[in-house]
Amino acid sequence: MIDLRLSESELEARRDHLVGFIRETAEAAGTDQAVLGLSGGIDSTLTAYLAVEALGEANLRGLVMPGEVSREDNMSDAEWVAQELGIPYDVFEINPIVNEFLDTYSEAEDDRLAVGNARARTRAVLNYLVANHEGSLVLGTGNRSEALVGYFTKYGDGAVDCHPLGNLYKQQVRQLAAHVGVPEELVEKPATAGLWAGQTDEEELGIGYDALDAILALHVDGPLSVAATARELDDVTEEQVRTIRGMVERSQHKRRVPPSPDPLE
Ligand SMILES: Nc1ncnc2c1ncn2[C@@H]1O[C@H](COP(=O)(O)OP(=O)(O)OC[C@H]2O[C@@H]([n+]3cccc(C(=O)O)c3)[C@H](O)[C@@H]2O)[C@@H](O)[C@H]1O
Ligand SMILES: Nc1ncnc2c1ncn2[C@@H]1O[C@H](COP(=O)(O)OP(=O)(O)OP(=O)(O)O)[C@@H](O)[C@H]1O
Ligand SMILES: [Mg+2]
Repeated sequence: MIDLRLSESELEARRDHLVGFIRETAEAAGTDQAVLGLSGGIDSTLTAYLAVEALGEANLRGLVMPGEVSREDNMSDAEWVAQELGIPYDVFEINPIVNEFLDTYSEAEDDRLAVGNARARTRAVLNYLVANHEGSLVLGTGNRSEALVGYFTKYGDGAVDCHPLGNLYKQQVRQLAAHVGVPEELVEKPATAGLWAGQTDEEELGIGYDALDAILALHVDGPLSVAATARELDDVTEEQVRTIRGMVERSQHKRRVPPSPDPLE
């Protein structure tokens, strides 16, 4: 089994690197302010911890955006993160906004995925409303595992100005979070997109993050063939490696600028 764990010195180097990345990205955009959605999950929690180191607590704004299916414990964890870090934050209820969309186009109201994605896109609109008004950047929270398999909503949680965690696999996000002092119960909490009741990443993806990360590291980012990857990983089949590879290929459109036709000859 490939070991993706980072040593203490590697974690410290990553921390410095990502803090520097946030600071330089803001500077290059002519600001020292940023906003991000706080969900109580580990990706937004770690991003907030790093952003406070980069910009200072007064320059970061958290948006806690409960919807109809948000779990109360996650929303109270999100508020705890803002309070613990001492960052200003707002609580914006998205339900009335999403309901307006569904009143306008009621055909979609029983479509779990379409409604869930509308929740993520509503949060993106609110992030940019604040960013435009305050002259701040929208910090993304996506990690490499989600980005590669396309496990995010296009123009929803994917609609951001930078991805500080974009080169960390999910298990490395948890490791770095523990390293910077995020409490263990937040580090260990199961990942959920929170787009519909009971949703968890690992159930929807059909694979655990440790196995997913290993397949991505060996086969997608690394040089091993499908067969060699399955041989290397206990409990991973060739079929699973092909499934993940298919997800990576089918989601390419989410990682690219939308195409336009070439100019006429
Ligand atoms: N080949 C192609 N070239 C260009 N565009 C293409 C395309 N195929 C689809 N599309 C477009 O993309 C749309 C589908 O993409 P999208 O709207 O994103 O929808 P989709 O990928 O179907 O759903 C989003 C997935 O991400 C998960 N998610 C969302 C948010 C947060 C998290 C989390 O981890 O917290 C996870 C969610 O649970 C779900 O599994 C299509 O409706 C179409 O407009
Ligand atoms: N209820 C919410 N309030 C504010 N922001 C949210 C909410 N739900 C999702 N988001 C935003 O969407 C991002 C993507 O969600 P995602 O679930 O991938 O990350 P996470 O919740 O931080 O971590 P995890 O994947 O472990 O649940 C979040 O990091 C956060 O910025
Ligand atoms: Mg989440």
